[in-house]
Amino acid sequence: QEAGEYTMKMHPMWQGPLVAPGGNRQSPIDIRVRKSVFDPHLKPLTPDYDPRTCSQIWNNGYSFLVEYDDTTDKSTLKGGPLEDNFRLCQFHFHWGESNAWGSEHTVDRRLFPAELHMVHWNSDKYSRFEEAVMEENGLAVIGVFLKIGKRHEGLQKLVDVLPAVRHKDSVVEFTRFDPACLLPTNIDDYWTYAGSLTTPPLTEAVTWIIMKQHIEVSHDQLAVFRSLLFTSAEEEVQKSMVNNFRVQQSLQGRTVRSSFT
Ligand SMILES: NS(=O)(=O)c1ccco1
Ligand SMILES: [Zn+2]
Repeated sequence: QEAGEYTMKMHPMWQGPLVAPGGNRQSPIDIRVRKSVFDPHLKPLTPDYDPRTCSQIWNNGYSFLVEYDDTTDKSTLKGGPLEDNFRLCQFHFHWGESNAWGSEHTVDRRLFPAELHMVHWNSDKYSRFEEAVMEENGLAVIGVFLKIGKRHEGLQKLVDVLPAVRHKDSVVEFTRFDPACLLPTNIDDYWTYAGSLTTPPLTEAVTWIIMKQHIEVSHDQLAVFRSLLFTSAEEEVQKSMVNNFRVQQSLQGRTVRSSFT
C-alpha cells in the first residue's frame, strides 16, 4: 500500500454490491417515535418456542447464530402485524466495539450497545427459509435492544459457550435454550414496518417487529461477544468481531406503525 493511500478496510460482508434489488424498503432505519402511527388493529404478538428445537451455535464470520430445527412447526410466531404462521430459524446479535453504539435500528437517533434479531420465515406460504427469503411476505424478524445493566441470567448459558465458536466457521452443539428468555417482559408494545435483511442478500422480505422495551445484559457479558473473531483460525491477522451492524437506510416514504399510544 502506497503511503498516503487510504482505503477503508471493509469487512468482506460489505465489499460486494451494496444496493439491494429494488432498494426502496431497506433496513435498518431510525424510528422517529412521533412520526409512527398507532394502529389499533395490531394484535398481541404470540411467540410459542420449544427449547428442544435449539440445535447449534455457529460463527458465520459476521455474527454468531443460534440455530433452531425449523423442519416442523414447533417454534412459531403468530399475531402482531402477521397474517400467517412463522417459524423460528435462528437468532443472532449486532454490537459495537464500545457500549456507545452497536444497534442497527435507533429510536429518535438513540443508539444501543447491541440488538438481538430473532429470524422467522412464513411456513404457511413457503417450505424453507431459502425460499421465503426472496418473498416480500417471507420473513418476520423481532428486534430487541440491549442495554448495559444487570447480568442476564438466561443469556449466560450462551455466553459460556461463545469461546468455543471464537473463529469464523466454528460450530458447536447447543441445545435446550429457550429464546423466549431473551424477550422483554412487555412484548405488547412494539413498532413494525416493512423492511429488508440487514446483511446480504439484503432482500426486501422482512416484516420488522421492534420491541419498545429493551433487555439488560452486563458489561462483562457483552465483552464476551467482542472476544469473538471475524476471522478463521488459519488467517494470520485476527480481527475482533465488533461493529457488525449495517449503516442506516432511508425510510423512502414508509410508515412505521406502533402497537401502543
Ligand atoms: N440481520 S437480519 O436479521 O436482517 C438477517 C438475517 C439473515 C440475514 O440478515
Ligand atoms: Zn440481524
